[in-house]
Amino acid sequence: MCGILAVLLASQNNVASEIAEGLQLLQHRGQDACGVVTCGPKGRFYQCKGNGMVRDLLDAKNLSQLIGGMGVGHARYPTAGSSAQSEAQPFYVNSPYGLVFAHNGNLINTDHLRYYLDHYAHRHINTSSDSELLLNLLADALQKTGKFRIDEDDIFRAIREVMQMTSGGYACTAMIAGYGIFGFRDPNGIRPMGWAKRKSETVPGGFDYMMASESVVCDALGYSDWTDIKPGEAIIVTQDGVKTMQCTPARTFAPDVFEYVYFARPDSVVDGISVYRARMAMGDALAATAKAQLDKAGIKVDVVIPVPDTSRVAALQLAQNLNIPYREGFVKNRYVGRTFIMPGQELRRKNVRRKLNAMALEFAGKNVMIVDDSIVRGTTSKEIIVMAREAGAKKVIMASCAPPIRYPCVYGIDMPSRHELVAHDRTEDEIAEYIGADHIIFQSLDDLVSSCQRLNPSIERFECSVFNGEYVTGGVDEAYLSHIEGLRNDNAKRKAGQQGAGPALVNINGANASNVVLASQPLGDVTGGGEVAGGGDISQVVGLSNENAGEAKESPSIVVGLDNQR
Ligand SMILES: O=P(O)(O)OC[C@H]1O[C@H](OP(=O)(O)OP(=O)(O)O)[C@H](O)[C@@H]1O
Ligand SMILES: NC(=O)CC[C@H](N)C(=O)O
Ligand SMILES: [Mg+2]
Repeated sequence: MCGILAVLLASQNNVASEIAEGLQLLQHRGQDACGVVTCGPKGRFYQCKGNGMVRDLLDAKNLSQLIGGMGVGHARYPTAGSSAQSEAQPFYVNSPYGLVFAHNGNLINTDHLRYYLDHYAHRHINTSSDSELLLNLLADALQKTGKFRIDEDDIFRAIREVMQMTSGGYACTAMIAGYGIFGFRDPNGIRPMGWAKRKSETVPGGFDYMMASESVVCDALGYSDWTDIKPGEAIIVTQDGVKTMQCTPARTFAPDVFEYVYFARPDSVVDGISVYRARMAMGDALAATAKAQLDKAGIKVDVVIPVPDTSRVAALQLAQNLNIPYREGFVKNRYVGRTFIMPGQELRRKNVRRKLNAMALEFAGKNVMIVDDSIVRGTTSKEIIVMAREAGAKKVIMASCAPPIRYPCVYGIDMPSRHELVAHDRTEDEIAEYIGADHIIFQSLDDLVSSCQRLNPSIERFECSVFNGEYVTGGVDEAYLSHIEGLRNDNAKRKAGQQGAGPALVNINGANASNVVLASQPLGDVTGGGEVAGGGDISQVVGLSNENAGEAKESPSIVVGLDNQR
């Protein structure tokens, strides 16, 4: 569930630090890698990306080298391929026109796309990232125009072709050298994205434009008029203004309900629904279920305790509804990020302990109801229930604002393996036993959906496949689920990560201008932005990165290259 962002400034002043600030606001969507690519006045791209958090990688020194008034940013949480530095985004291809691309989501027909790109488009794919496929499909579709210079219609047509070929969840931002930025959203609108504008401070009558995964970026950076991009819609922003186009007929609009449960920031409004209000409604609904179940079981709860951070909003609401004291019994270390999106079970487990500390005073001798937004692998609940008992809790009742998660996510949340899901093949009692709770209470799916839907009744369906196994795009069958399970279980990911981390691959991946090339040295003057460069960029970058293999492993990449479109 990555964070994506693109900004174009009327002033054409350097935009990199604003993009980095925006990425900080989207950090909760991806902690593994991040990157920014800007486009300078001569149409050259300047790039800094690699593994790490935004504040560490995109520091003032690196940002100062990224020149230009438009750019694209990405914060990555891998859901395909590996965590290797080479798969950090934005991705870049030189041909045609110089394209930069950032993707949130996950494609489900990657085998087919890979075959097409190899056999028909003859495009070299150098990583196992689905986003690289998407970028190359787009490049192929643009290439087919055969034009020296393209216009909006060509771009919209190319996006339509991409939408017709791909299946899955995707929201994307992109940039063409010397031309502008653009974005699009999958025909079911599974992944979120919107755009906004701001009066330029320096250009009279001019506007700055941004597009991003969540509206929090718009608010915090002083933009207004946030507009959600519709399913199947695309937007192009140039210095001449904004154009939007419904590229393909919208299918069933089905935003992912998990954005409201966990992923999005509470201060964002996603597809017209305040995430904060949705979580409040989840707390209200869960309170009614909890009351019925507690009365039936004859359990009296003394205190409601949230699992920080995400469940706080709902837990407070639940406590108020039940008229039970709400206490922050777990204190969160603010310097530890989200644990669910960390790679590897051992790391996630250790980090729950590092992140949360139980205050004995709030637990000792009490029947506590611990509220979380969701229970996925059970990593968090298992650990915190041990902590609650160590702190002296008498009875521990676990309550989840989401229903049991029994099916893998294939659209951009990294839970591809059924066997890693605590609720898979377990009854509610068995889940309680596994995590060590005396009693467990789950929200019903109907209540979860209506908590969101009543805030925007025009949305008729939400993508709820992790709860009910109904995949909105179709094309997800047992064979597919077994296939991705084999590819992306924790063990497989560990192996892929190890392979992807080696210097040989990193150097080769430099060919996609992906990473670890020299800082601040031009790759060479490649003129003729509209010409097809074929494989020329590859040897160029491999040469450079071979020479610098030592630094390559450590440093983020800063690439300067390619001529302008105009
Ligand atoms: O059952 P699990 O596999 O442990 O996953 C669920 C937990 O992970 C998330 O917390 P996380 O620490 O990622 O983020 P938060 O601080 O925003 O709550 C989520 O809020 C649950 O607490
Ligand atoms: N979480 C995401 O949106 C991931 C995007 C893409 N599938 C990747 O793995 O890089
Ligand atoms: Mg949590």
